[in-house]
Amino acid sequence: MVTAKVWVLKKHFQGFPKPSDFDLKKIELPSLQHGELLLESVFLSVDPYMRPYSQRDMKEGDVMIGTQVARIVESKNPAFAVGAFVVANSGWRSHFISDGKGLHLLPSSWPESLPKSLALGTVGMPGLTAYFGLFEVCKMKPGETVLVNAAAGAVGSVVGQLAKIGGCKVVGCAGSDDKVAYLKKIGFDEAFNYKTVTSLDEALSKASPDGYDCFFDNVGGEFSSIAINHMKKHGRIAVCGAISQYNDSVPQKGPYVQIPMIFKELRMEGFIVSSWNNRREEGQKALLKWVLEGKVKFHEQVTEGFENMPAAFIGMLRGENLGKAVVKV
Ligand SMILES: NC(=O)C1=CN([C@@H]2O[C@H](COP(=O)(O)OP(=O)(O)OC[C@H]3O[C@@H](n4cnc5c(N)ncnc54)[C@H](OP(=O)(O)O)[C@@H]3O)[C@@H](O)[C@H]2O)C=CC1
Ligand SMILES: CCCCC/C=C\CC(=O)/C=C/C=C/C=C\[C@@H](O)CCCC(=O)O
Repeated sequence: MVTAKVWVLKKHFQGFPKPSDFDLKKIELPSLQHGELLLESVFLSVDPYMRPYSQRDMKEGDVMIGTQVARIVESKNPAFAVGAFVVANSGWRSHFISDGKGLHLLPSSWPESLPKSLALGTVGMPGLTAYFGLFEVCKMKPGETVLVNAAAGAVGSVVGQLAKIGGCKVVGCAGSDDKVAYLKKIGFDEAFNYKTVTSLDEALSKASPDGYDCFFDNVGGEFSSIAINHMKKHGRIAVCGAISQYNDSVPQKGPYVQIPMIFKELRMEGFIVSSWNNRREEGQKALLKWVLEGKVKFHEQVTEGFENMPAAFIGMLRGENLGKAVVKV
């Protein structure tokens, strides 16, 4: 019998999640039935979506939602060999049993030299978000100017680099000087610390006096209400996330955006990366190629230890991560 450790949502979050909102439990796993496999989590992802989705999809006592890279340790399923690695969507668990449904084997072309945790970040859901958000929602064109916020994060850092590959000028913002330095290191044309600029308006004008053709919005709130006024005519806004709102007990009331939307004839489109699940392989193949060619750099914020999952999650929401936040078991 294998004893699994799991993190459950003890209490729904009020504002920023607190360690006391979580409970660490142990579950005895049964022996495998025909067609089942036993897996151990090797890396687990902590993502912003978990904060709003927990409110929408979970009840107190549920195992926290999330994805992991897991190794197959026992198999009674001929499609999955012991020792293989998969991306699973099984929540905050150290070990779990699966019938194979919803498991994604890591591409066979995955080189040993590349951390498998990238399957949770640059070459996984966040990277795919950048890929499809830019190519299918922003529909960026060479020579255009792209703005991205939370730019030093899992999604934003890929957005900026893909936009450079696409021949665009790229402006990014992040919440620390170290993150701004990282953005310039990975090729952003302009980058600023939104927490320390005296005026966001001036910072956006200075970074691109002619304005922006594409705005890849990860943050929402006040930033977006200001940034929309810097869009060029016929600009496109990809509404990817609104992390400035997730931890607010009372949602902020932002100023109306309809006026610039009309005068500038803007297109603003929300999207969820799962809408392109049928093109996951295409995106992963392209991202893996760019990473191996060195055209897309990556940085991971690795927290050691399953017991530190809540801390890693809260830290990411508070901006303590540079690049993709993952937990190494
Ligand atoms: N639509 C979709 O399918 C998907 C949407 N998303 C969304 O993309 C966004 C980025 O996700 P991801 O890259 O995984 O996360 P990140 O790795 O970027 O981590 C979150 C970052 O958000 C920034 N942040 C936190 N609070 C605020 C705030 N109040 N104002 C401004 N910035 C803040 C912090 O960076 P900083 O130092 O810059 O403040 C923090 O590091 C999120 O909104 C997420 O919900 C992600 C995946 C899929
Ligand atoms: C309930 C209000 C939601 C407001 C918007 C919140 C978040 C946007 C966001 O971050 C969306 C994330 C989408 C993630 C998609 C897939 C994951 O659920 C699991 C990924 C599993 C995988 O395929 O690797």
